[in-house]
Amino acid sequence: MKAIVELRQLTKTYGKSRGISDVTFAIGEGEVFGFIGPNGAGKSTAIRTLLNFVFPTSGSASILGMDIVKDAKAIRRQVGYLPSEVFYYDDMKVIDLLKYSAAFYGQTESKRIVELAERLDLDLSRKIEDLSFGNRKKVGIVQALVHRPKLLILDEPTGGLDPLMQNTFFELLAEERGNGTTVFFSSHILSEVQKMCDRVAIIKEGALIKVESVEQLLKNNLKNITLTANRPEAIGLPQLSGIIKQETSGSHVKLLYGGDMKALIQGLADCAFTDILIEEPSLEEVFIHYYEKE
Ligand SMILES: Nc1ncnc2c1ncn2[C@@H]1O[C@H](COP(=O)(O)OP(=O)(O)OP(=O)(O)O)[C@@H](O)[C@H]1O
Repeated sequence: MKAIVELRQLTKTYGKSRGISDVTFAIGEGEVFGFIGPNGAGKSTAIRTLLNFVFPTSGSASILGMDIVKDAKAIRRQVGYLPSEVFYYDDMKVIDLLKYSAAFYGQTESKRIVELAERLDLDLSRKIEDLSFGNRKKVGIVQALVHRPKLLILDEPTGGLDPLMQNTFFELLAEERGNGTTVFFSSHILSEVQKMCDRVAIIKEGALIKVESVEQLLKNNLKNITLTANRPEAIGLPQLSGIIKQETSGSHVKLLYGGDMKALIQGLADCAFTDILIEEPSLEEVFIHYYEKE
């Protein structure tokens, strides 16, 4: 697998404050790769370091085979980047701003701008200062996609977009992926990561704790078990090491189980329940499990 993005022990500290520490992973060509972690975990720091907005403290990284520090200019011309917060010259019209940035990438015709703006329901004739946060985000999305980059780096891309627009945005991403574009996007919204990504990196307090395919993360043997009982307090659950979490609500006892299934079924045989439901946990539950464990 050809690596489009490669981080090697990448570290960035801000004085005494930690940003990211010793982060190593690679993203292959054509992958949609998610970067997940809660606020302050280090996602933006990693992205800003990769695009050379801040210098790495130690370690190195490359994008499209080029060094992120030495070749920063060339990299920026080939990458589509959507920052988590977009700032513009307020006085400009949307179309002028977009033409200006397309020209930076060597694009002189506005066909693609018009197409993308139509898809996103973005009024090109408005002034930037009159746009809502969500509409500014749309300007950022058009900017990131306008030159059909080989790599898209998106920092919390859906913030500010309403659910309909989020759908349109994900349709656009799927089309880009269909054209072979590699996508690296950070998010703390796990349902969108689950829907879009092939693999994810989970970051916690600046350090990488897991890089895994979404499929594998969901298959890691964790199950949600819901038992229905007339008297849940008297259900008589066995002591099993695989029971990670247990909570009772109404007539249900809910378990997060990560052990041998046969041991669970045997253990439950004598319990006083009337129904059982066994389900795959969501990525959110798997994620919380990792966060609590590591
Ligand atoms: N310019 C800066 N100066 C000092 N510390 C910073 C700076 N930028 C980020 N940090 C610190 O680095 C750590 C990682 O922050 P970062 O913004 O990268 O996290 P994040 O995962 O992107 O979070 P969010 O989802 O809130 O954007 C935090 O502890 C933050 O306080």
